[in-house]
Amino acid sequence: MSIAGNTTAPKAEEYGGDEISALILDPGSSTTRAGFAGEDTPKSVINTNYGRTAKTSYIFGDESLHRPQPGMEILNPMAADGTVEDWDAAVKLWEYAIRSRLTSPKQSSPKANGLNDHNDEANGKQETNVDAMEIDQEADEDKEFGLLYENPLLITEPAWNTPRNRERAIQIAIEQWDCPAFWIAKTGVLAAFATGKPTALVIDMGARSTSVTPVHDGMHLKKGSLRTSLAGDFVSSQVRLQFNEAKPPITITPHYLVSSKQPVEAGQPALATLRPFTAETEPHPSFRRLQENRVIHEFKESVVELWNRGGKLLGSTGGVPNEELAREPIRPFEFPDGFNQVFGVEQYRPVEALFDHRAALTSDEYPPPTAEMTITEVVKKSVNAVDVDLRGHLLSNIVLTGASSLLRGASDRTLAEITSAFTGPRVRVNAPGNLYERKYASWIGGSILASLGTFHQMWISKKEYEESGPNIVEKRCKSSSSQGFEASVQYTDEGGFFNCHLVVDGVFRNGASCYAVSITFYTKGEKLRKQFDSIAREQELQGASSYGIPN
Ligand SMILES: Nc1ncnc2c1ncn2[C@@H]1O[C@H](COP(=O)(O)OP(=O)(O)OP(=O)(O)O)[C@@H](O)[C@H]1O
Repeated sequence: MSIAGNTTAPKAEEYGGDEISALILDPGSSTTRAGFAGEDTPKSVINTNYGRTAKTSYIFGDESLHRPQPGMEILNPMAADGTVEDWDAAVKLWEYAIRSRLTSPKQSSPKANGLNDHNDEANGKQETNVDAMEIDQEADEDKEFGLLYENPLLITEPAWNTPRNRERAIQIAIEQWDCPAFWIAKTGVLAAFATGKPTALVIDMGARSTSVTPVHDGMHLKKGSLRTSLAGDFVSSQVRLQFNEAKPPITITPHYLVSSKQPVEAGQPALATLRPFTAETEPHPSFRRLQENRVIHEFKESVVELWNRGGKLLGSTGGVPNEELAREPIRPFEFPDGFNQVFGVEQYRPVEALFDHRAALTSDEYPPPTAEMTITEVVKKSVNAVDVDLRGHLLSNIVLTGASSLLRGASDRTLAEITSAFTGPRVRVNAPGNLYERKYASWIGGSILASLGTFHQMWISKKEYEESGPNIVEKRCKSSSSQGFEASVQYTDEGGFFNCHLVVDGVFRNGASCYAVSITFYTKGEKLRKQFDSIAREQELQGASSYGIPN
């Protein structure tokens, strides 16, 4: 991995030293993952949705979130593209994710320690104490210590994150949480890193976005980094529409509404007793929707599958014949109220539009997707946006991650689609077999990266932040590098020779020309550092490639 973007290495005491583990925070729109560098999986995986009632502003954690409370509304701090929209809520959620499952820098009340979540007897109270944490009271204590005063923080971001958001993140980490050091890294790059591939095309199928990120030598190629909203939430909406269009329509009665049920034959109406709610006790409609989505999620896990018997489900001549579909295996599914049914072609329909927009079910609420939004088209556009020499390499190193890639048949269908879209190069899809590696690839990449000894020189220390301000994050954690390279050179200064290291970052290749936007010299000895911004050095750099400048 290139270390482009670095200046001088912070001293051990500036980033907390080798004994202190960095904290890795990977915020997604469905779940928020947090844990310590060097560990295999995030210890803290928290639902990103949160609840709000007239009495409590923030209700976090699955246990409380799924318990109906009068007027409880469900909100999410992330925007439709997976970047942070509501910073106040996001920060409270992240603090909860860190405090509730991870070691606190100070002894906190067992009530506020998520490790005791299920120990109601010992706590002597319901779990509400934990989930609706008394954040304001804790915040006062944090003013004294800082939430992460010992731990450097590595936070992940989507490729399309804005500079303003990145600055906000470092501000929160250093000013609010008192972190000794900070770094922000692209989810795609980290996922490639987790699978040990410095060069890869990462397809991350999440909840609100499927992103495609070309990664070369550990750096994301901005031009080819794209997203589509055809992801897990889209599939959930397709399942919902399919239930609505069934004859008779299938009504989802979520678990919290069912007080008892009796077994019924497949396809027969449910025989369930429902819990009564009045206008005073009823939660907000968004609560019911969240609970319905949980049922849909179970349906996606156990029934939905991508069509993998050749071609598209609909086909150009009207689709796979009914007789052929009738031979396909069927899958049963029981709803929380006991209604149950077997599903044949309905297994394939709600997910087909990920690759074939014509297959989408639509309504006023869910307008039809366009052809350009399908995963195949986004991959094509991404690959065609990068240097022609690199395309084959990327296609033979496709990494499939994100929890929605766990949809049955997702990796086979992805392989088939991309293979037919690119006839020349060999296409290979690497989808980690381990569930956690698939779901938490970006977090795991961050965990590996931040525990490498060589990464220590990357941290932006608190001291550097205080000297330069929040926009140091733009200078150091480059948001748009296409190809960086580095070399050791001799630099002459006032008659003497110094061995120093040259890092060229942000080299944009345009045919045979190269343009450098930033060059930094640095040594580990005496202070010797010069930075030139926005200079074009076509002559010197022509023909240079990674590590291509001779010593
Ligand atoms: N086993 C599974 N089968 C099918 N879908 C699944 C499975 N597990 C999780 N999902 C779906 O994956 C989505 C969540 O994916 P993921 O956790 O990667 O998203 P995220 O990173 O939080 O969100 P985003 O990438 O949009 O910011 C949800 O839509 C969920 O229903």
